[in-house]
Amino acid sequence: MWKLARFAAASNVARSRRFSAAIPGPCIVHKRGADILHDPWFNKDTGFPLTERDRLGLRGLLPPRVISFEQQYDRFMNSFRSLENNTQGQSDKVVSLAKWRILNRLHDRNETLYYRVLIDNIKEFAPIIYTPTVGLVCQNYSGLFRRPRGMYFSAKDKGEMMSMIYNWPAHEVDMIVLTDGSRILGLGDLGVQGIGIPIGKLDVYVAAAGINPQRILPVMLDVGTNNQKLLEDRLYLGLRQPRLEGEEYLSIVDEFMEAVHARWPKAIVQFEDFQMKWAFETLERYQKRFCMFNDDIQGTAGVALAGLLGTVRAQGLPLTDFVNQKIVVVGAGSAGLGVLKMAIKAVAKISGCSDLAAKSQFYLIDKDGLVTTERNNLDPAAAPFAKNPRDIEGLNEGASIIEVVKKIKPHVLLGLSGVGGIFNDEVLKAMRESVSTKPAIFAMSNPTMNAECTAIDAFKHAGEHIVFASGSPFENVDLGNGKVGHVNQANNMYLFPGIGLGTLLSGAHLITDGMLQAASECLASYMAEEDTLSGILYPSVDSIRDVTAEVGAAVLRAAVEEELAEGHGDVGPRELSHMSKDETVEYVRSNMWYPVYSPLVHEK
Ligand SMILES: NC(=O)c1ccc[n+]([C@@H]2O[C@H](COP(=O)([O-])OP(=O)(O)OC[C@H]3O[C@@H](n4cnc5c(N)ncnc54)[C@H](O)[C@@H]3O)[C@@H](O)[C@H]2O)c1
Ligand SMILES: O=C(O)C[C@H](O)C(=O)O
Ligand SMILES: [Mg+2]
Repeated sequence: MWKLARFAAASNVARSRRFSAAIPGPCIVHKRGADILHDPWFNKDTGFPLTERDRLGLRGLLPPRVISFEQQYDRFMNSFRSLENNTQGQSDKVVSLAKWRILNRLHDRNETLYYRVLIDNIKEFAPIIYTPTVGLVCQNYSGLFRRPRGMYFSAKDKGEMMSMIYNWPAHEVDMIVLTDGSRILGLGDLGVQGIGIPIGKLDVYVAAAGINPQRILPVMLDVGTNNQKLLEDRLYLGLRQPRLEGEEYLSIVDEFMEAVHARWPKAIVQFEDFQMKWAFETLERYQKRFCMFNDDIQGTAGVALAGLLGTVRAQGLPLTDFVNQKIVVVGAGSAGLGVLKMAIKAVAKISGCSDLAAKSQFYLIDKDGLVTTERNNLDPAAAPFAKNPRDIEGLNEGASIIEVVKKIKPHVLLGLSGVGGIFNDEVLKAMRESVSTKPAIFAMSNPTMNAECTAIDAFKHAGEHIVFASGSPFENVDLGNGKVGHVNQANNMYLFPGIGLGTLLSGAHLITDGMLQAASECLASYMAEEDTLSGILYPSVDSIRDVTAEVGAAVLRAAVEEELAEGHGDVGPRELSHMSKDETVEYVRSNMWYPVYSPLVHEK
């Protein structure tokens, strides 16, 4: 029974076939006439068939000719290509924003067409709707603002959220991405302008996981900003006050979480781009109460761990050799500490030793250098990873990146610092002395200008045999003589869509470490041996739906194993538990929404 898809699902089918897919089921609409044309969820522009125009009171509101979905698609792509031609020679910023605008206008007008072009061209469009361009959009959001998207809850709404949540027009919401704008990528506090991140992440949810766009909700919690420039900007659209702190802050987040839970008890809330102290505090506070996770801590950790295991395979070594890898992590924030915690757990699991013993191969560096127990005012969150000076002969508290790399000769140098260029020529050259046959450099900070180094510099200075990964996309590097330096994108986008979809379909009311670990292990084993040996650790963004189906199934199965699965829709926990691995993947895949024009049926 569960094999019957609710929506037409198609993955790698030729495009021409996609447009002539089986007739989709009807979609109920409670509006008529011009209201439908102005609602991007239902609007088909000139694509409304004449019979539907009659049924919905649209006759005369559109030019008479009916244009097919395929023609509309081609017309949009042609406009996009002309924009590319017309902006040649202009600055990257101008071109990127122009591309974002044309996509955003389509998003505002016709979601079905928007998501179709996004899904079919995800590799090309991800850098526009997601990192790096989304960072630029957030920086300029107040000026770019035309139409609202998502919901805004501000410090001024205290006491009102339980009723405000009912202002959202959709009856059902599956997936919420929430930010307070306090640490947007590596760009710092952008206040209300950070709403661009939940919007971009949810676009990835639709594209990668096929979450129905009528059931997503981007949310901004505006508790003020400490960004002086924004506070002084006349056009700034957020609260012009310093950020709330302490209990005042937490009471706002509590109220929001309770309001969401009251209206949509099954909705999953992804916390995104919160400054470190609140990222950890809110995760601790809510993870056993609500169905939520923190993507920067937990999603990033899973993606990084998959990459670290990939670097072991890239050296032609068995995974058990992970316990011998020396790994330097630069950045002791929510992302860096999340990665360390998960990687140490993996070492402990593989070697059968304690977490304490598993720590010895990891080195943590923050803005004040190597973190040791001798640090004054050692951050409690970083304390478990601080080195005992006895164990780091030849290195002192606060040692610089270059000192650590020269001394340790690590297998992996991984950056989550948010500081562009700190893996400078000297650091990269020092990685030539790595004890690994394929030293790995992960410059994971976003957006592009905040990456710890560029791909070109990494291959130029650290050597052609390295494995390279970055958080934002870079082009593969031409090494001459027909050789190519492969660029991996180590971004949490490979995991969060599957974590969300797998959890949703499992019906679990919590997201556990076991479910997250299953997601990471699934990604780690996704690539074939010959790919990892040539330095390809992650799949192409083109196959993100396939990756998400596998990751989602792994998460779902972990929820079943932990007896947390309560089922979803008509599919109960018993049916879930009887599905084989392949059947689970197929079940997840068949529940992905795919954009086609459904016949609209009006109901009062
Ligand atoms: N690729 C991904 O999937 C991914 C996921 C999450 C975060 N990130 C990126 O990671 C970066 C950090 O995110 P976060 O949430 O951990 O931020 P954060 O603000 O919590 O932490 C930043 C850390 O970097 C350290 N740091 C600052 N300057 C430094 C320097 N000069 N040398 C060494 N360390 C320095 C700080 O001390 C702090 O420990 C951001 O750029 C973000 O975009 C990438
Ligand atoms: O947003 C991204 O591209 C990844 C990550 O969540 C980040 O904060 O940088
Ligand atoms: Mg993030």
